[in-house]
Amino acid sequence: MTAFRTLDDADLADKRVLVRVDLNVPMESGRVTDETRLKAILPTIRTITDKGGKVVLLAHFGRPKGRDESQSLAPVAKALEGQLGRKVAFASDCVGEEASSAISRLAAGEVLVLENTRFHAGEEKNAADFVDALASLGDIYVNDAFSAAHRAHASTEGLARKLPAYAGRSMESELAALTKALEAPVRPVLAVVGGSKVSSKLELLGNLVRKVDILVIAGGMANTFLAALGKKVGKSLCEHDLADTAREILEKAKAAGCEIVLPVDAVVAKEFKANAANRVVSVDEVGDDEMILDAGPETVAVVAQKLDGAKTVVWNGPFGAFEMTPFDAATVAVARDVGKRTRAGTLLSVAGGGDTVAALNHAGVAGDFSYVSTAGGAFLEWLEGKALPGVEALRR
Ligand SMILES: Nc1ncnc2c1ncn2[C@@H]1O[C@H](COP(=O)(O)OP(=O)(O)OP(=O)(O)O)[C@@H](O)[C@H]1O
Ligand SMILES: O=C(O)[C@H](O)COP(=O)(O)O
Repeated sequence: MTAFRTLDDADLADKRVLVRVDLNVPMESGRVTDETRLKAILPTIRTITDKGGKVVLLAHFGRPKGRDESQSLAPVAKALEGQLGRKVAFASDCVGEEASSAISRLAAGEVLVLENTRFHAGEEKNAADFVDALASLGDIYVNDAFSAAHRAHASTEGLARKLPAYAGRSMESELAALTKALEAPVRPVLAVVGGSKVSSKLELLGNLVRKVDILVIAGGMANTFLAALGKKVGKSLCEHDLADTAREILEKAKAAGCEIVLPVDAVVAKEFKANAANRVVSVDEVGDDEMILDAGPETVAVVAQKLDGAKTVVWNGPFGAFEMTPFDAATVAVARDVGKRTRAGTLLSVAGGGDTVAALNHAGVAGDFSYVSTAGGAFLEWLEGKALPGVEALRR
């Protein structure tokens, strides 16, 4: 018996099925730029529609503080329609009259996306009245968002305790694949943690250094460490108030025997835009009016040298602002290097995260990795050995 009830255990015919999915996809100018997370949820949607259920999708997008039309899920619902090859309805609220009347118009086998759950403060607070409002809209709850399962929010945790709850297909396969690949990883294990979600991922590095042998800190995350070590990072993305936490992590790494690798050089620019005038400098030479937008070639060479000694790689977060040329160079170079080593059979590689997967697709190597997860923060917390609230709430 599996640890979770799955769609195979559910009677779905004519039921209103509230499905928590992750529609937090990379977007540019109102257009979805990477559809991996949309593709991942198709098996769950199709299973429910094939069994005559009514699919009501719940998801967040970005980190809005209250209602904010620039973070609407409407364009994502349109992109999902393209992937699914059938009509996807949209309701401009996820609770109340707007949502319930849209659901009442659904026939068996139809699909509806409800507006961004984070437009309501009750979502992130996991507030009982908001959970009740969501629960009143459905008969059954399915969680197919492994990548949001580290959040104890109303739509990821509260609802699972209120309605009969099941794991979706993507949730099931993510847990099975990550367990298979990383339960007993071949050492040395090298982790790369980069990207921009510095405050929400920084603290978990303190635990991660006990699980891995080498930790490469990259992207915006690295700037906070460089600043904590007294380097000038100019206008770079950096959380200066987390300097003490960064220094504590370096101490924990030392105690655990985990080697920390930080950038030695950087590509800096004065403007945050594609093809902005830029220069490669040592991390000691960043100007006050400049920002670090990528790691430099020497850093890429250092990472390659560390990869020579690694048997397993886990990766979340790009080395730079890879959406803008030429600041994609380090991410693309390391991605191709890891892909090549994986193909050659010298490395097992697991990568995850909305933008990380987009970066691997951009580099043309996602298919070369041993496993690519939709999850970033959730993947790292799972790797730390933490119980994920959204997963725990689904246990039988
Ligand atoms: N030096 C930098 N300055 C500014 N932005 C950066 C820098 N390095 C990386 N980024 C940005 O980091 C973002 C990705 O970070 P993030 O932590 O969200 O990764 P992710 O793979 O999406 O993980 P998750 O799924 O947890 O969100 C990209 O949009 C990229 O442009
Ligand atoms: O992109 C992600 O990692 C998930 O959608 C979670 O988003 P969050 O970090 O804003 O909770």
